[in-house]
Amino acid sequence: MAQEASANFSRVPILDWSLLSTPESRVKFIEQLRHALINVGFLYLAHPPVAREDMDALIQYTPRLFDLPQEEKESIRMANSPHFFGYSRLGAELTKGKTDQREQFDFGTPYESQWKPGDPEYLRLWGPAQWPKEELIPGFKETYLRYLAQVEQLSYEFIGLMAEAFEIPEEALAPFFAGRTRPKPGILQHRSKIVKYPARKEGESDQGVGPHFDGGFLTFLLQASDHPGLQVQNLSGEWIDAPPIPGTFVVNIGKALETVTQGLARATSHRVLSPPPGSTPRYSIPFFQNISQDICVGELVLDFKPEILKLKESRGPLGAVDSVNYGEYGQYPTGYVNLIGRVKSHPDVAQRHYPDMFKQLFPDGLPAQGSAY
Ligand SMILES: O=C(O)CCC(=O)C(=O)O
Ligand SMILES: [Fe+2]
Repeated sequence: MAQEASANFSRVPILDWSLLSTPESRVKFIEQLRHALINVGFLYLAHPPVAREDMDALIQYTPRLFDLPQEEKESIRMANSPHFFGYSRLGAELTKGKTDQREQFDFGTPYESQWKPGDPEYLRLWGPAQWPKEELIPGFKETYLRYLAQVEQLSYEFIGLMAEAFEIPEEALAPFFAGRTRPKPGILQHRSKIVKYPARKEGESDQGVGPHFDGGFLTFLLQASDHPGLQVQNLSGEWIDAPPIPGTFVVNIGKALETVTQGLARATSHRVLSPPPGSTPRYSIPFFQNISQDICVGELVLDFKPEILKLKESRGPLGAVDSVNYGEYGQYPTGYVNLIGRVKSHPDVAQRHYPDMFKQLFPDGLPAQGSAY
């Protein structure tokens, strides 16, 4: 049917935040948002409410971070951290059991750990990040934290706009954010990382990161170099390019948000292909919006008007998708689901800090590849 064909996509739509400045253009933004959330699960956000100078400064810092001396990078390696923050060398991470060709630093928004022995283990996932020494990369931490504070606020505003697009009150989302629609900084912890995808070597794997869904609610990705490589799987299962557009974020939906919206907001499978041989590296900086750790999203699924839910039908039959992760959101607290994701991606870190869970998920011990150290 014509309608089914038109819901599929061959490019990721671009939404302009400045449309929110007048009531008429706001209506247009909300309509475009509704379409993107339901049918695509990905969008570019142009003119976002984040200072362009902070975005650009962070992009400038990115290669310098990877050029730090190897001992400095290793001194903040992820294996030090029960919160899975810190440095992972190239080839340290697994997606769908296969090695990703990327080097990265995982950071988070500021958070003081509340965990004490006897509490559920997953509460230990949130805690302080590891930062490189200030004198080696002056101003980096301050710039990144200023950037993260703005993206965190944007992430809550964006959830408010989603509520508008789906015609539910924004307050319906408060239980996911510790009871507030716009929680204060420090109440929740969101993750962000800085990633380098080196050029593929002739004849080697081009898996920058394998096909996956993101967890949590929303991801805001800053593409920090001009390399293509990010691809998104459309409704019929084809891979569509999402190349960098300067000054924009790529926004996509995590599995937890898909679950609580009854699938109205789509979590879309995506991957990154490494740059071709001889190229300079690709860099990216994703921000992952989290929700309260003890929430079991399967018990808090939102209600929608039947005419809104019906909009899912415009997607038509869905093609096969290559991603399978984060299917556990319906059953367990989100913190536990996130811990499963971390353990599978970084088994060596898990072996050290979460030995019981490690044994459950890797009964035969550490896989040959894929150790952060
Ligand atoms: O680097 C990118 O462009 C995307 C990375 C990604 O999808 C992820 O880390 O979840
Ligand atoms: Fe992702």
